[in-house]
Parts: sequence; C-alpha cells; structure tokens
Amino acid sequence: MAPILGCIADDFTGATDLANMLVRGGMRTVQLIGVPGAATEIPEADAIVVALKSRTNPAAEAVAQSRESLRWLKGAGCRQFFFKYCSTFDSTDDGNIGPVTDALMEDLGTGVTVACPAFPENGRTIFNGHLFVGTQLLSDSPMRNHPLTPMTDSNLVSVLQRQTKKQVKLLQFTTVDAGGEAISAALKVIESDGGGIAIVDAILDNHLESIGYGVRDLPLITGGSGVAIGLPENYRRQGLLADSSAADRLPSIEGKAAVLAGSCSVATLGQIERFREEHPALAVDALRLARGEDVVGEALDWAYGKSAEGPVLIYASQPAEKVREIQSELGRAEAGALIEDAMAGIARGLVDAGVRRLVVAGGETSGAVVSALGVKGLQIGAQIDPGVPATVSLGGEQIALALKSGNFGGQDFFAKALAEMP
Ligand SMILES: Nc1ncnc2c1ncn2[C@@H]1O[C@H](COP(=O)(O)OP(=O)(O)O)[C@@H](O)[C@H]1O
Ligand SMILES: O=C(O)[C@@H](O)C(=O)COP(=O)(O)O
Repeated sequence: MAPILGCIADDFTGATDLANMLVRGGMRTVQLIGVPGAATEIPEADAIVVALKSRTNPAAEAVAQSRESLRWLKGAGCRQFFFKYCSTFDSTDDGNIGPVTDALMEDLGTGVTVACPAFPENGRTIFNGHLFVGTQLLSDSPMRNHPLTPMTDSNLVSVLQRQTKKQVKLLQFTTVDAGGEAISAALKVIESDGGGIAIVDAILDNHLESIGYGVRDLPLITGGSGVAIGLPENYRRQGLLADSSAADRLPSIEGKAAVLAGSCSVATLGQIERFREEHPALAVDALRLARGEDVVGEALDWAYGKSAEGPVLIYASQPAEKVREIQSELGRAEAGALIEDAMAGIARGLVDAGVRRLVVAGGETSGAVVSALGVKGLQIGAQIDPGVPATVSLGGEQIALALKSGNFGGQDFFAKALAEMP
C-alpha cells in the first residue's frame, strides 16, 4: 500500500524527531536523506520523512529542495503532507519557514494551513501566539544565543509575518481548547476569509490531539513533531492505517561506539560534562581548524589510541561567550561550516576504523555527519528520550545512529543512547 503521510523536514534531527512521533503512533516510518531522486525506491512504510539540511540555506535553495521533495512524495502516493521545522521556530527574517510554507501551499493548491511548533513534552508551548521554552519566553531562553538562528522575538505571528507574503493569523487557545471540531470550523473561516497561515496555540498534548483531528482535511500541516501526535488516529479512523505493534523494530548492530557533538545548546553542554566524567573526551578547536592545522587527523589518532577505553566523545561545543568570540574571528556561517566539515571528517574516519554505533548531537552537525557517511535513509526505532529515537542506516554498511537535537535529552543522554541503541 502507498505511504499515507509525506513529510519534509528542514534538518536531520528534526526529521528523526517527527519520525519518532509517528512511530510512537504506530506508523511504520522511513527517513530518506536528501531530496529523493527518480531512482529512489518507495519504501514500504506508512510515512516517509525526507530529511533536508535546509534550515539555514538561502531561502531560494530551501524552497527548491522542498518543492522537489514534495513532487517526489506526491509521486510516491502520499495523501497528506507535513513540513517539519524546529519546535523553537529556528529561522531568520529572510526565511525559511515562511517561503517554504508559501511554496508548498501553492504546489498543493491550498489556501490555508497551520503553523504549530508546540511540543509540551519538551517544554515548548504556545499561548496567544507566543512561544515558551519551559517557563521562559523563547526570546529569554538560551535560543537567543543560538550560533546560527538566534531567536529574539517570541511572538510567532510577527516572526512568521516577516517571512511570508500570506496573512498570518492566530488560532487562539479558547478555540483550541474547545476541541477538534471547533478547530476545523475556525480553519474553514480563515479559508473563506482570504486564507493564510494560522499560528495555533497549544499547551498540552490533548490540545495537539485536537489540532491533529482539526487538520484532518488539510493537504498541508506545518509545525514541530508535537502536532503530528493526532495524525495516526485520523488515518486509523479513515481505515488507512492498520494497528501496528512492530513499527519500531530494528536490527541489532555490533561494533565500536562514539559520540560526536557540534551543538552548543545548554542541554548538550550539560550532557558533555556528564559523559566526560566517565569517558575519554576531546575538544575540537575551531581556531586551530581555521589556521589549517590537521585537527581532524589528530582527533582520529587520539580516538584510535583510546578505543580500548570504551566509547569516546569528540566535541566542538562551547558556551555562548566562547562561540561569540570564535564567530567574531571567523564569521558565524564560516565557523559553523568549518566545524561541521571537521565533524563529518571525524565521523568518516571513525566509521572506517570500525565504529558502528554513533550518537551525534546537533541538527546541522547530524546533517553534515550523516551526509559524509553516505547514509541514504534511516529506519526508525524506539524512543530514547522525547524527540530522539534509535535508528539504523539503510543501504550500504549498517550503522546504528542516534541523532539528537541540541536541546533534547536528559543529562545522561549519551550513555543512555549507547545502552538503548540496537
Ligand atoms: N565552538 C563553536 N564555535 C562556533 N560555532 C560552533 C562551535 N561549535 C559548533 N558550532 C556550530 O554551531 C552550529 C550548531 O548547530 P546544530 O548542530 O544544529 O546544533 P543545535 O541542534 O544545538 O542547533 C553548527 O553549525 C556547528 O558547526
Ligand atoms: O523540533 C525540534 O525541536 C527538533 O526536532 C529540531 O528541529 C531540532 O533542531 P536542532 O536543535 O538544530 O537539532
């Protein structure tokens, strides 16, 4: 049977996060890496998530890749489509959430969609259009210091309106709290009133379930993984999805293990500190990289030397003040790209030396690593922590991978992931 839901994610950890949510709902889900081509086989799955690395690309590139992915997903037979971006709405005033949403709406011939990054399980809630991270407004949270997409405005209606030509409207809490029928009625009113993109308030999972029901007839849904909670039940009700208890089964993978971190989020910095207490750890120095020193070769030699001591950690992550210093010397994008290339080279070297179990922290970092490993797709397994599943690569050498969004995971995430990966 053809897949039901076709998803386009703007980064790799975001893609696994969404896939995790769908698998939890009983949908067999496959993640494809990069824009699928004519020769890409349609996987046997209920949902396909195309993972792009487009979050910080120029908007025109992100739009082109998203459109091409949509074309492929339509060709694969998907009936509903999902554009996944970060639960902290990571973007700049130049894009890419607005331009990609506009293009997908146009290609699907729809005048209305929702934009809902809420993910209460990970502390992201939306009230009166304002995004909260835990108890803080987005603009007061550590996201204001993100190395690539600093978020300094919590009002999502304003943030999105700066990125799109469409009208951005607010679907308020009172409507959401009234349930799925009230939400679909409100969306119909928006549609007949000139259409647009509705930022949708949500505080609890039951709001996301109502939103899931309320968007059952929309061709396109946009948001974080949370808003996917209610979708599998729609498909079951429509007779499209069988009960599937084995949606998260993975093959087991033998081999050495390592952790790579390029995320500078507060959560990742804490996880690094914790892992360092019991495992060998090495910091990658961005300024030495920029001077052309063989930092990658040294890191690999160090890792080979430590391989008898169990899993090693190699990280570029630094606290915000240090990142600012490095960026003022190298440039924001340049520093990011330089470090991503280095982490990719280290991952390649580690896998060549027999590593088969890899935890990667950071969305952009995961994109760089997975691309360098030539991984074409990921089979999605059980959740390790909210938003992060275990996965196994598809095609070529099988590698167990846990791709962790910078902000996600408990303090012992790295050790927990290595213990729970297949
Ligand atoms: N020490 C550093 N200085 C500057 N930039 C860094 C440093 N360490 C990592 N980066 C860059 O910061 C970005 C982090 O983004 P990402 O990997 O998506 O993490 P997150 O998931 O926390 O957003 C990457 O481009 C990475 O290369
Ligand atoms: O929605 C989320 O928060 C994540 O799925 C996500 O997109 C992660 O992005 P990074 O923080 O850049 O890893």
